Amino acid sequence: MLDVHDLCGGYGQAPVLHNVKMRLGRGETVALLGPNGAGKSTLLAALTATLPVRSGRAEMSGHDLIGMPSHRIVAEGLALIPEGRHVFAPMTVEDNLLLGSIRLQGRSAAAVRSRFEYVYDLFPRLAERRLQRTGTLSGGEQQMVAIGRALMSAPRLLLLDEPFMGLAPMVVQQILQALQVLRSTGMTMLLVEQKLDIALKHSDRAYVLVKGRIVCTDRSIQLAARTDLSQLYLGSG
Ligand SMILES: Nc1ncnc2c1ncn2[C@@H]1O[C@H](COP(=O)(O)OP(=O)(O)OP(=O)(O)O)[C@@H](O)[C@H]1O
Repeated sequence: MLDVHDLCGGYGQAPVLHNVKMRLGRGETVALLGPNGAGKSTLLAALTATLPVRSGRAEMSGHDLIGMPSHRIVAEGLALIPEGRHVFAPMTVEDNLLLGSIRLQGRSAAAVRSRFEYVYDLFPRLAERRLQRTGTLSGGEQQMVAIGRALMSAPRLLLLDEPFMGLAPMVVQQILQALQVLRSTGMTMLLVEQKLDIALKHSDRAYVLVKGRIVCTDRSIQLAARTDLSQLYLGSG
């Protein structure tokens, strides 16, 4: 589904990503782990046209995403759920979701309606609150809006940037259940996370990024059993 080759990029003169290589197979949930400042969000920015890439490629179903404008990246079937959610607080839940349906523009109203139904089935809480201003929702509900908005574009690949950040354990479980449903229906997901336990428990494979370099990759079950993982994670392995 996604094949990242030797990606290098950064901000101004400062390099952040160094020859990043990563593969996601269709239907896989892959975790991208790494400490604060490792470059995880920067990698997502490189894949979604918000960071100029110095070199390398990122092919999705054979098309290079690097250099593509963001609307074409969405049309390829990639959707980002950004860190911090970035929902539009004064707008209703329904209007926030509608913004995500841009890829469906030009299709029938029925196609958009069926996406709303899909999102509301996954998150019944959003259906109950569809006319509420998003800024008045709880943090967990806002995260549901952010995920729902991404799903409105009928993506094939979801990039989730720390979707559990700042959420209470019960809400984390609700979000995990929704991700489990997506996983069981064959969605491909890249789950960016700092917390090893949650990410390794809910992914098939994982990459560890430290100081902009992939230092380790394996099946999540194997990584979870490694005793040197924390050391690696801190960049001292
Ligand atoms: N807009 C920016 N301009 C300059 N440097 C930046 C910018 N955004 C991030 N950086 C730097 O790039 C490096 C990687 O940051 P990034 O946010 O990608 O890390 P991260 O792994 O996502 O961290 P976290 O888990 O804390 O979100 C850091 O050194 C950071 O200071």
